Amino acid sequence: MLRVEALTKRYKTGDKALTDVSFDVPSGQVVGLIGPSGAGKSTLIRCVNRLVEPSSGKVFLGDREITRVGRGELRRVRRRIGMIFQEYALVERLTVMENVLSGRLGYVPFWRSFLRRFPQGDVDKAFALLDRVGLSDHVDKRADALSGGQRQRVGIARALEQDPELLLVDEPTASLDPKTSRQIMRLICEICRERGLPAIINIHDVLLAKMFVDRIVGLRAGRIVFDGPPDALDEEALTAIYGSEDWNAMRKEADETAKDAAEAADFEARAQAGAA
Ligand SMILES: Nc1ncnc2c1ncn2[C@@H]1O[C@H](COP(=O)(O)OP(=O)(O)OP(=O)(O)O)[C@@H](O)[C@H]1O
Repeated sequence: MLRVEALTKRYKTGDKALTDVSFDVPSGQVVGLIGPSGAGKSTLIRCVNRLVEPSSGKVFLGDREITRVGRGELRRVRRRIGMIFQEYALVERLTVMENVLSGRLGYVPFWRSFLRRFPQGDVDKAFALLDRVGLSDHVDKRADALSGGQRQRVGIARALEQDPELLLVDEPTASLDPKTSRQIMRLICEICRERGLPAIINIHDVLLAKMFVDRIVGLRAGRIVFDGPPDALDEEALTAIYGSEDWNAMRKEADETAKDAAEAADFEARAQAGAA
């Protein structure tokens, strides 16, 4: 369980990126973090793993206060926070298996990782995870031979290989096509529920978030202006988050995407009927 209490961040430039942000994420719950550009989403995620030092407030993972630990302990705490990135952050010339095993680097002694000798238990776990994310046939492939969706599956398996207590996910589908995006979101959310993992997903695509996450937190100008189930994210809530102009532009874009998808499906159906 993650607990964020009255988190405030003011950058040295004077920009106040977060103001008095508080929320809990219980085990197994996936929170979609939404909000316009500059709302503070990345700052919030970075304050949780302390890549950015909060100006005030507290973050707890279980009963450990992340915001209080010293350097050595911080390294240990970070091992238990799995990160999944927009651009996957894989080592391109290494195999799928090696990329997944790199999730153990914080745990194994340097010489073992240097010689690429991981304990059998770590290797067994990596095989099981690769099976879970649907990549058992690609274990020995190099990362640079994979599609975007497959790369993100490796990213998911690598984060899980760390035995995380929390997942922080930054725009996991921003580089993927709509169908693959849905598959990846479904996979992340299913795995979190299976393992009782709390997760925060920073996500631009509101419709995609609504489809899969358990709860939505909406930020605007560094403050939480919405916190509730996806069904409660109505027009009023979206206007509170994005302002009326922004939301109307987004809705127009979503309508056009839906129209494109319907036209493509129609075209495909007609092509198939013609071929039959
Ligand atoms: N390193 C920094 N130094 C100074 N100000 C910063 C820094 N990083 C972010 N900010 C400011 O903090 C505010 C929140 O930025 P943040 O990147 O957290 O927003 P965001 O919601 O993640 O935006 P986006 O969706 O565009 O990534 C913005 O006003 C931004 O200009």
